[in-house]
This record gives sequence, C-alpha cells and structure tokens, in this order.
Amino acid sequence: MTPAARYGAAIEILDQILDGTPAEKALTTWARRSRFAGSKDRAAIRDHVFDILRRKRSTAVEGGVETGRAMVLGLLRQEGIDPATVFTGEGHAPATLSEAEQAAGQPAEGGAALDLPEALLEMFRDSLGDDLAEYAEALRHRAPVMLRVNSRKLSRDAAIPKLAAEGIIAEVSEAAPNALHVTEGARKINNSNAYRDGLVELQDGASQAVAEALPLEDGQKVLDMCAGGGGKSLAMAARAKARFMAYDANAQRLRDLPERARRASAQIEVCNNPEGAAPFDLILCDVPCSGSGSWRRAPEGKWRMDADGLHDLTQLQGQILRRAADLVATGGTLAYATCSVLKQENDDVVASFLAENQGFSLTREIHWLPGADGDGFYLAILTAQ
Ligand SMILES: C[S@@+](CC[C@H](N)C(=O)[O-])C[C@H]1O[C@@H](n2cnc3c(N)ncnc32)[C@H](O)[C@@H]1O
Repeated sequence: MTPAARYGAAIEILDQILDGTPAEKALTTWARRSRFAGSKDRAAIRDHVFDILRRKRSTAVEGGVETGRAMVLGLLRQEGIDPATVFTGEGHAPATLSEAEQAAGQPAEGGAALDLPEALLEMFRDSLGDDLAEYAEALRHRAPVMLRVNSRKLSRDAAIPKLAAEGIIAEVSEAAPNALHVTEGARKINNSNAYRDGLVELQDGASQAVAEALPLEDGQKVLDMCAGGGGKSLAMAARAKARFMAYDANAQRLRDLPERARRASAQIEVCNNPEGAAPFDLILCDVPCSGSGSWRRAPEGKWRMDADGLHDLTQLQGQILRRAADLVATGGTLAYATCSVLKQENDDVVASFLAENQGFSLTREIHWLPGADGDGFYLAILTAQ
C-alpha cells in the first residue's frame, strides 16, 4: 500500500469507530477484509488510527468536523504534512480535498487543545493543578515501549547486547532499576528468544517503579489482590524470595500467569480464596481504575469516562481496600495502587479508608505523571498497627 492509501484505510476505520465500533474490532475487521495489506501496512494504519484517537478533539477541530476524513486532515496539519500529498485521489488514496474542506478547520483551543473531555476538565485541573498541560500533552503522544529485565536471570547491562543481537535496541531508563526503554525493533519483542526465555517482560516503567517501592522482604507471605495478567506479581517475585499468591475477582484474567511465571523461573501460586490463606505480610491492591494515567495506550478510555463511571470505580476501589485490610497481618503492609492521576481514585479513596480504619497509617505516598518512560501511577503504602 502507498502511504496515502494507508491514510485512506485509516479514514474508513475511524468512521466505523465514530459510529460506535470498538477500535480493536474495527481494525481486525478491516484487516480480515483486506488481505492485500501486509503487516507493515497494518501497523502503520493502526498507528494513524490511534494517533487520531489520542487527539480526537483537536484533530476534529483542526480538520473542521468529526469525521475520519476531517480528522486525518487535522492530524496532517498538526504534523506539518502537506495534505495534498495524501488526499491525491490516486489509487486507494483519499479523494482530493474540496475547497470547502480546505477552508474548514481552526486551531484547537482550551480543552480541545489539551485533548481532554470538556465535562471532566475541572476535575483534572483540580487533581493536577499546574501539571495539567504537561499531563494532557503526554497523553497526546504514543507510549514508550518498556521492558523489565528479569534480575533473577541476568543484569540490565547484560540484557542490552542480548536484545541487540535480536534487533531490539534498548537503553537504560531511570524509571526503575531494571527498566529498559526500547528505541528500535519493538515489534520483534514477542517473538524474541530473550522474551521467550523469560529474560525480559514488557512492563511500563511506572508499573515497575510501583513494585520496586514496596517494602518486600525474603520470607514474607505476599498477596497480589488484583493480579490480572500478573505483571506486578512477576516484578515482585524477581525482587525477593517470598511466598507469592495471586488473586483476581475474574479468574480468567489469571490464566496466563502460570506460563509467564514458568518462563521467568518465578514461583507464584494462584489463590482462589484469599480469606482462607490470610494473614499476609504484604498485600498489593492494584485496583481497577479509570486508567487516566495510561490513556495514551488505550485512548478510547479517555472519551468513554464519565462522572457516574468514576463514582462506581471509587466505590469498588474502597471495597477492595476494605476487604484486603482484614487480611493483613499486624505490622504488615497494605499497598494501594492505580494507573490514574485523579485525586478521586487516589488520595480521596485512601483518606476515606484511613478515616474509617484507625488501625492503619499512611507510611508513603507516590504520584507518577505520565512521562518519557512511564505512565501516570499512584501508590499509597499503609501500615497495619
Ligand atoms: C489494574 S488491573 C490489574 C493489573 C495487574 N496487577 C498487572 O500489573 O498486570 C485490575 C484487576 O482487578 C481485577 N478486579 C476487579 N474487581 C476486583 C475485585 N473486587 N477484587 C479483586 N480483583 C478485582 C480485574 O479483573 C483486573 O484484572
């Protein structure tokens, strides 16, 4: 496909997304119907679609209207690409722009320039203060590809040449002691020997930093209360010789964990009944959240979130924390984490919990903003007296 034809495909897919089809489904359906597209075409089209979803408001304003065609026009304008080189009308390229289309559009301002939903702007301003613009700008760009080197198997310095031999170029990141930032060859990771042999895991830098900040010690009994795919369980297991147990309300989410643990040479037990296995020295509650710290990876979430949804999430977050509190040993640690930057899901949930649970005190609190090597995250470390 020509570069212009890839934009043509992106327009088609974006129109379906604007009609309500989830992005992944629209991309897969298009790929099934379009056998002529190779893997590089599919990857480039996906990048165009997600670049626009991250900037849904500003590209519509700068392109003149919320349609796939106008939003591609808005993106090209933002990126300083001459629209006439894409809207050529040749082959599968988008049709040439009419005079009305060329005249439409204006510079995005306010909430549109920040690419945040208008209804939530005040809430973000309240949570982030002077950091709002930096936060919003980070979400308008692609997320970094980050690896965690499995320190049980090799050092970070030794991992760099091993990855390079497989065409994956990575550099040391400040985000966490075992973090690498991949600068080239990211698409080769999943099929690499380094990945298959458990030398590295794909894991965001701030996620790694959360696991690093936990007061883990050899010999502890540890519960990952919302383990999901087990990213944090694995990062914890690389740090200490402790007994690790992983629980998730949705047991299906844990299905890949045994295989991931085997690859990493880690021991993690799947736990179906945390109450039966209590007490624990350390419990991590990496709770379900809005994902507002990681919307650059999943930009549809940014446009889907509303006040009701946020309220339901905060209720669930409080419930999980209260359940976990009953399972912590005296003197033990209850850690609460979200990949959100919103006060409502972070400081406020912890403050209400502490107000009702005098037996716990706040030992440490960390806020991460999305940046070059990591997503936005929050961690509160609570100690049981
Ligand atoms: C943010 S994700 C966890 C990500 C995971 N810790 C990681 O690092 O890969 C939140 C998880 O919480 C789970 N969950 C939802 N409600 C829950 C509940 N009431 N108790 C425990 N887990 C729950 C979800 O199924 C989801 O897997």
